Parts: sequence; C-alpha cells; structure tokens
Amino acid sequence: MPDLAIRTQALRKTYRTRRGRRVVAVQGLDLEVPVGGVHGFLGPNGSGKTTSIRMLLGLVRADAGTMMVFDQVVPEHLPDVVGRVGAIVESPKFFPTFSGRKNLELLADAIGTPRGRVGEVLEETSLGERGKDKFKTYSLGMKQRLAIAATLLKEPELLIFDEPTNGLDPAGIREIRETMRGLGEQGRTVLVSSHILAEVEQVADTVSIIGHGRLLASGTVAEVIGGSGRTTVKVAIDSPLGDPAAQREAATRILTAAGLTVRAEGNYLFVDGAEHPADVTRRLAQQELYVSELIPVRADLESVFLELTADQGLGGTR
Ligand SMILES: Nc1ncnc2c1ncn2[C@@H]1O[C@H](COP(=O)(O)OP(=O)(O)OP(=O)(O)O)[C@@H](O)[C@H]1O
Repeated sequence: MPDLAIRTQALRKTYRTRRGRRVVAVQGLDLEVPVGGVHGFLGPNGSGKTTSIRMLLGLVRADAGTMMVFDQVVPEHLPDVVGRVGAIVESPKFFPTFSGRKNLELLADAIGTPRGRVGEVLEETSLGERGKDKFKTYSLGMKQRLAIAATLLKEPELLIFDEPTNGLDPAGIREIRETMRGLGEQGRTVLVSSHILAEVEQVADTVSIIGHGRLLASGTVAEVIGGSGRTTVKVAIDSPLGDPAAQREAATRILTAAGLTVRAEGNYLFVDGAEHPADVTRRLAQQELYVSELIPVRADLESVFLELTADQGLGGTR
C-alpha cells in the first residue's frame, strides 16, 4: 500500500438542523489520499466534501469512524501534524489596503516564519510582479492565489483546498490549476475538492468520487475511467439504400436488443457497452446495415462521474 497522507475509515457525520431535522452528510466514508501529487476529491453539491474536509481539520466533530493524517489519528493528534498541513476552507481575510506582500509579511510574523519566505511563495503562486499592489486591486483569481501563498508560508507537505476555483473565470481557474500542478510536482500532496470534473481531470494524479457521503470510486484517473467498464463508440451508418434516419432507427433497435445502450446525436449513434467495437459492426452487417465510420470515444471523468452518481439519484452539477 502506498504511503498515505490521509486515511478515513467508516467516517460519519449527521447534522441536526435547528428544526430538529437530521441531515446525514457523511455516511461511512473510506478515503485514501496517497502522499505526493494532486488528489481530486469529487462529488456533486451536497455530497459531503466540505464536511469531510472540516472533520479532517478538526473544525467539525465526527460522529463515528477514524481519520488519520500522516499516520497520526486526528483530531486527537492534530497538534502533532498541523504544522505539516495547510488548508483553505473559506476565503481568508486580508487587509484590502495593504499590498499582497505586506499581508503575507504580517502573516509570516504571526506564525513565526522568516519574511524571506514571502518572496518565494509569491513567486510560487505567480504573484511576484503584483506583490506590491494593494490587495483590493487584485482579481478574484489573484486573491485566491494569495490565499494559497499564505498557506505555503509554513511549507506544508499536505495542502487541502475546498473548491478553490469557485467563482473564478476561465483564466483564474487555469492559474489555480497550474499552481496546484506545480505543488504536486514538487512532491507535495494536494487534496482538492471539486464538482467541476473537467478541471480536476486535467490536474489530478488520483481521484476519489463520493456520493451521499460514501466513496463510489477511487484510484488514478485512468483507473477510475477504465474501471467504469465503458467503451463508447461513435457510429455512422451510410448505406446508399434507404433513408438514413430509418437506418439509424433500425440500428438502434438491433443494438439495444443486443443489450447495448444507444444514444442518437445528429447523424451519429453513440453506443455504450460493447466489449469490442467490432461487435457493433458485425451485428449491424448481419442485418445489412453498413457502418461507414466507427470511432472509439474515450470515456472522460465527467461521464464516469455522471454514471456513478446517477445510480444514486444524485446527478452531476457543473
Ligand atoms: N451546518 C450544517 N447544518 C445542517 N446541514 C448541513 C450543515 N453543513 C452541511 N449540511 C448538509 O450536509 C450535506 C453535505 O454538505 P457538504 O457541504 O459537506 O457537501 P459538499 O459536497 O461540500 O457540497 P458543496 O459542493 O455544495 O459544497 C448537505 O446536505 C448539506 O446541506
């Protein structure tokens, strides 16, 4: 088993609302985050990501289960590991009229980190040039990167970011992604929660997908995609004889009867579940329907996510 930065077992949390209603936020979560690299913690809105992160950081008490950070049981031994962990769970407060650099210098003084480290973390988050500008002039993306810079001051080995790209424009999202990738490449462990899958797919080495507070799948992005058993092929049928739409309908009937899932999109059929693409060609040819194009479509994390969470009536949100 690889060294783990985080491990939870059978973790549970139920909230009680003021009206006495019980909300089960996390119900038996087994999470394993390997040391080094970026780990995407994925799930639809309300699936329990924030609650899990808050429990790990000792901000919310778990009802049951165990949690370990770098082999230390938390929250009991959180003081022993807290120096190795940096987290952004909500927007930190900075002084708007001070520069980014000044804000970080004050923080460095407060946590006993040499001020020399401030220049380094500004560089690491690509804020070097803007460090002397006032915080209030920063874009949302720069503010978020300053928050990351602040967590880097004490050189944590594990960084935990809860939905760090929320509210950012595409350029801001790209900058955060690059920053995370850089941190992972340095050998740090980055746990990043998100419901925006396309982004995480580009940056994560490993992922855990949760739904209703439970683990649905985990592993490298390739394993999770591969393990979904999806082989989708995009098929065009182009016989000179007959109406193309009628041929697509006939093909849909034949393939569906063979247990495959078929979705029509424009002039194409997307066929899921074939063990081998040639199966599709063969079944259609037997009924005198001839395939003019057959393109294997790589499953992406998003479609796997939607498939996994759809089973639970969760649906993915973007
Ligand atoms: N303080 C609270 N009191 C009551 N219910 C809560 C509280 N915090 C969260 N919940 C509920 O617990 C469930 C899990 O919420 P949580 O915020 O952990 O999910 P999430 O995956 O982080 O969602 P999001 O992506 O929307 O942030 C939701 O149903 C939410 O409404």
